[in-house]
Amino acid sequence: MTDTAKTLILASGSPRRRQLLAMLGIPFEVVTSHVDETIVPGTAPPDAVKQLARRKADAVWARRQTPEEIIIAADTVVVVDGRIVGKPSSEQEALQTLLSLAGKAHDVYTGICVRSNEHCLVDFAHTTVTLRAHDENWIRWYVATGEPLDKAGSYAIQGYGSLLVQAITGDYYNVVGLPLGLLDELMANMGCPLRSFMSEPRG
Ligand SMILES: Cc1cn([C@H]2C[C@H](O)[C@@H](COP(=O)(O)OP(=O)(O)OP(=O)(O)O)O2)c(=O)[nH]c1=O
Repeated sequence: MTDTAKTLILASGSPRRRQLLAMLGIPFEVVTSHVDETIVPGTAPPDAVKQLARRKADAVWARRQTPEEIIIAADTVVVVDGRIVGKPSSEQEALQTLLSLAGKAHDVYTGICVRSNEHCLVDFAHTTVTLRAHDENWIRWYVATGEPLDKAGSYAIQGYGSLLVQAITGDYYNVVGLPLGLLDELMANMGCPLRSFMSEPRG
């Protein structure tokens, strides 16, 4: 039951978001936003991720080809000790971030914005992740794999970073960068749940 009238656009350069949406077998196009991800200091994390998701969606919406497009954008941050941590700018910063996360709980927030001609819905998901107390040698090895470098909080729960995880409360897909259940809820509120884009049920 494909909704042929609408085209889904994922406003993201993140390979993880692409993989998660592709996992559902939904047809979509990718248009990257390239927005400035600076946030006013002191912004609360839920507001920060919602603002950034909206900024990404707006940038791609401004370049839309037809009024039938639905734009999906997201932004993920890690919050530790009250500090918002995005993607590291260097191996040194990744090392420092991972040392600050080791052996304790932190919060992961993803904001989602869904825009169509008629609607603009924004919401966020929150997950708490507790990391194991790996020592500095392990963390240095992990940074040297290169995996942390384009990830918020300098780890990938879906990769080697899985070895860091002790506990998780909340949506796993939120940590990977796209909370699919929340996305479906927003799409349903717009009258086009994700299943309306699926061509046929899979076994
Ligand atoms: C915490 C965590 C983050 N991430 C990733 C998801 C996002 O790609 C990235 C957070 O950075 P974002 O700025 O949210 O996204 P992005 O710059 O990669 O892509 P775009 O702005 O074009 O949408 O961190 C993981 O892949 N695994 C994890 O465990």
